[in-house]
Amino acid sequence: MASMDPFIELEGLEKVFTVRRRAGLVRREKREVRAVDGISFRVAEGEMVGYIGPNGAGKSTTIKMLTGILTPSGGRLRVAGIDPSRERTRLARRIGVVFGQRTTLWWDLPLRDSYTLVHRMYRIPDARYAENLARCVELLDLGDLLDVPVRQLSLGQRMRGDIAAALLHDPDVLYLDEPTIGLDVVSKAKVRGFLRELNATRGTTVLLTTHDLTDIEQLCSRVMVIDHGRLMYDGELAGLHEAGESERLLVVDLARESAPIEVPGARFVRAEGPRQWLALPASSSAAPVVAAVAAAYPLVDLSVREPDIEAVIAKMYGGGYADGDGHGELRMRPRSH
Ligand SMILES: Nc1ncnc2c1ncn2[C@@H]1O[C@H](COP(=O)(O)OP(=O)(O)OP(=O)(O)O)[C@@H](O)[C@H]1O
Repeated sequence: MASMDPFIELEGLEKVFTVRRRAGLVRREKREVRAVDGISFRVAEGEMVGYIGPNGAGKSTTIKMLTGILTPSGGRLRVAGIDPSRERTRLARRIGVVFGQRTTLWWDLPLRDSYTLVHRMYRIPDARYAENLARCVELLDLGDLLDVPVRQLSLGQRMRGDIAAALLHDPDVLYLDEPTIGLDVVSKAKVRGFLRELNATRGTTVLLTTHDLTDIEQLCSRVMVIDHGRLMYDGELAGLHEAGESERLLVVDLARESAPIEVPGARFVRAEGPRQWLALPASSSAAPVVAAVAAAYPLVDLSVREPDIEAVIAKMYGGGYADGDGHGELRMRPRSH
């Protein structure tokens, strides 16, 4: 691994798209979309950073420039000392990319054959390939899946298969775009556990785009928020919650209907029969509140709902993205590209 510091470096990076649209019967209007509007940041080798923002904020466009798929309209960009759009092939050996909503695997082939193709494409030395494959198979629990055609895999299995495919050539940096989207709780935990292990033992630099704040909380010590193509926040997740004064919602199911729960650190929101809702600051841990409720009330079940990214950002900047109660599953709009 190269000892380059910083590993990813952006300086005033810009991407402007020109969109033509019909403005009458014959006339066409040209319009500029500043998808990335002057972003600067540095990521050191071995960092695991969250890259978040509302739909259309410019996240994918940034990732596409970082991988060399798109050429910047302005600014400066280096990944491992390489200018991605000029030396895309050389860079490809250093990076791995996983898109949650698309697979890079061959749909009709067993997983094993997809890996063989990756082996050849990247000309990975045999011993290294065998070692990496064995490691991924073990840690991502792929043993029983290697001979199954990709189209027969569940989403969670496919995602684990995709992550392995992106790592067989030992990349120094991994870009993950929504790696836990649509996964059940168990699969999410497996993917997160694997990424933590990868970062800890291999020092892989990870840039993670996600709509799930729990991904960030469990994986990243640093989070960057992008909105309208600009960097709005760069720091710890707790700081983001503080700035957005965001709250977690605790959904408490009691054995029977009771008076509003009163515990330190939480605020009663509402009750519906034996179910009650409490709010607590997202910047602090939920554990003491959970313990206090469990100690003093006949608890049957309890779940924590994280604030959505949209709600946090909307509060932070007084925008108007969020609808609903600002918690729980996000209402994702389909991608426009
Ligand atoms: N090829 C393109 N041509 C024109 N406009 C584009 C193109 N790609 C992206 N855009 C526009 O640039 C802006 C940023 O898009 P981008 O896909 O980077 O956002 P995003 O943060 O990844 O959003 P999402 O979470 O929905 O994927 C949007 O307004 C989008 O419509």
